[in-house]
Amino acid sequence: MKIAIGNDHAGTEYKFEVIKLLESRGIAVTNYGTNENSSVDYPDFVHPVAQDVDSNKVDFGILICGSGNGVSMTANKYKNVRAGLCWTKEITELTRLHNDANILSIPARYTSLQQALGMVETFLDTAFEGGRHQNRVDKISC
Ligand SMILES: O=C(CO)[C@H](O)[C@H](O)[C@H](O)COP(=O)(O)O
Repeated sequence: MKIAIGNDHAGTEYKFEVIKLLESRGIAVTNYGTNENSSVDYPDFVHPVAQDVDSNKVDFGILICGSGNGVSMTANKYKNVRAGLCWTKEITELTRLHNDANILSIPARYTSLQQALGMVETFLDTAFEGGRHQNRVDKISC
């Protein structure tokens, strides 16, 4: 499995912990940064992740910022991207089960690190349910 990850300065600390988790599961990770705590513009670090997911260069993406909104808004501009903004494991499970999300957006300033890592595991361990949900997912892309 291959995953691309990106974040702004609000997500740097969590990003490094998420990479440790992913690598412990034998997942190949492409880290598009930022790797610093100094202020940056989140779109600069979302676009490469979204492009990789959109082109099927990777299986999934993970994006981290303060609220999760900015990275989600940016990533969802891409036709084949379905970025789910999640703040609990239950919501994360649903965005995979029902929406076939291929990017997990994490609000680092509003979730604990433990929650965030649990969400990553849930995201990776939950398969899309298909069925009635496939018709809906197919209608997302204009
Ligand atoms: O895009 C966002 C807001 O929806 C993210 O939360 C950013 O991390 C946030 O805007 C950064 O804010 P800062 O005051 O520049 O650290």
